[in-house]
Amino acid sequence: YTSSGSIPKVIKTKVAILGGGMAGVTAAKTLANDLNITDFLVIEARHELGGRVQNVLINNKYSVEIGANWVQGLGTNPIWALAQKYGIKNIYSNWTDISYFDHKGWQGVGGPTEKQIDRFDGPIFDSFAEMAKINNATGLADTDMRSALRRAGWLGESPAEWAAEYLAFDWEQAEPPVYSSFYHFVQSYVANFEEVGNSDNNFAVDPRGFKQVVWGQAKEVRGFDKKIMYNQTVKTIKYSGSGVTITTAKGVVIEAEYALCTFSAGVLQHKDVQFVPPFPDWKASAISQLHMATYTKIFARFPHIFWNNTQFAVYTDPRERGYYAVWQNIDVEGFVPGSKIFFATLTSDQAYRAEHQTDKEVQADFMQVLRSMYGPDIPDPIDFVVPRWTQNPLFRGTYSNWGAGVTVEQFDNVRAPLGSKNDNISSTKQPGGGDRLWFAGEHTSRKYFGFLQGAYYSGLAAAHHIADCINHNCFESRRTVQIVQQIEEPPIEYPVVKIAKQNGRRW
Ligand SMILES: Cc1cc2nc3c(=O)[nH]c(=O)nc-3n(C[C@H](O)[C@H](O)[C@H](O)COP(=O)(O)OP(=O)(O)OC[C@H]3O[C@@H](n4cnc5c(N)ncnc54)[C@H](O)[C@@H]3O)c2cc1C
Repeated sequence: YTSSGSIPKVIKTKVAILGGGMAGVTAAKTLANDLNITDFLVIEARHELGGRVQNVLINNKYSVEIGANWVQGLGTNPIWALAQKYGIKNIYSNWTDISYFDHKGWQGVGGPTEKQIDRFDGPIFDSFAEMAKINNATGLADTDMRSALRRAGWLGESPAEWAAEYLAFDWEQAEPPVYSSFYHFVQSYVANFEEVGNSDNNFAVDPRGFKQVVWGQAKEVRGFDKKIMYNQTVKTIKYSGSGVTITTAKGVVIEAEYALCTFSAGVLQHKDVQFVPPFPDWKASAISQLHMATYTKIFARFPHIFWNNTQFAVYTDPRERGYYAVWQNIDVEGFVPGSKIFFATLTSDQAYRAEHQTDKEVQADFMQVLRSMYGPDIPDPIDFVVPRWTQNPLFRGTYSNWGAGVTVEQFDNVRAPLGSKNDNISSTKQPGGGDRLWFAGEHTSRKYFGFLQGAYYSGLAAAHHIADCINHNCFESRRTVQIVQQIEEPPIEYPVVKIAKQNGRRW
């Protein structure tokens, strides 16, 4: 399917997997290698697999990851197993190896920002789990994270506090506390870092790219290169109780008995793809409640190193929260030594602003901050890379985050399948019974949203559900879901979100 001119106009397949990222490729591998379903086709808009696991070569030599970079939480994290299986070069990322700066330069050892970090990472963070348990036991509703911080005694009013909470919170969630759910943050933290048995974060520095976690899985499927269509952008997805018809921008029509849509929450929200019929209200409203956050890494390669030999630098801006606050040094032994690459991360509003500036304007801001940190004499960069994830119609942001008050039922509505005659009946429809269009992707994972493991587990589970339907067991899906959930998502112990149900359906 990769050579031009040889694609038939109408293609029939049993399962169309829409998207060749972690979720889509995991589903393909599970169907083929575990469930004996080999009649499927993966449809991908880009020229390669990986989706949001993407690298670029700087100076044709140094691979940097513009998308996912860390295996977050090692232990039982399936991504850690894949990274080891495919020999992905990675190294322990020491999140405490930091130099602190502000607009007057180095803050010295034990300066104001470092003191606030110690407070945030210590007593404040430690109080979250207990607070969540109290909320749960007393039936208190979810709040936003800003309220939770206040309750823990953190007011976040000084520049040093802004920098500390940005590093500890926004730099992971890609959104500020006020946008984020307290419950889902705690739940996600427990799931990703505590339950897996090892909370370390390892940083991928493989010259072949971290995308090998996706490519490696595809290579395990016999004949995968015959089951993938690259450079085909899906434009419409028409679904009913008897199948799904997909049309691409190049006019290729794929008639599938079942389809799995793995496009990001941002793609679904922007309506880049037309669904026919449009989503029922219970699903449209759940999708609109997702946040598609943005985490933008801006890379610069310099003629020589002028920064400290720590893995990280934190900059405290006196005026603006989150303004070029976190910097990373990859010219460190075990990372990419000799690269002379230093990079900054912007999130949320700061990232949106940079996306709308020209590269030259971004570079001017970037250098102005660096000069206040390291002095006026530092050189300009030789190479400069500014990814624009929010503007990219294949992603529309970087990963999902959940706002306060979203219920577990709404999570489930995001991933609930469509196609049966009961689609428009909220809260009463049983799963299965004709469902043809299924959903997967990091944003459909209740516990691991935002992470590669969320995409992985969602692909695994969707493959099992679709196989059940193919094997005429669709009505058994609820039972199967419980089984799959044991593979997919270990049960949530706390905190369970105790809020009135809204359009509760399924699972
Ligand atoms: C900057 C950044 C940093 C991150 N950091 C980490 C990290 O350190 N650790 C971690 O675990 N996770 C991280 N993540 C999250 C992780 O990358 C995602 O959770 C995961 O890759 C999502 O996989 P997916 O299969 O759900 O979606 P995607 O990877 O988005 O896959 C969907 C696929 O669909 C394709 N597509 C979209 N629209 C169309 C269309 N119309 N037609 C055809 N194809 C289409 C896309 O090209 C893509 O290949 C990061 C993400 C980003 C962007």
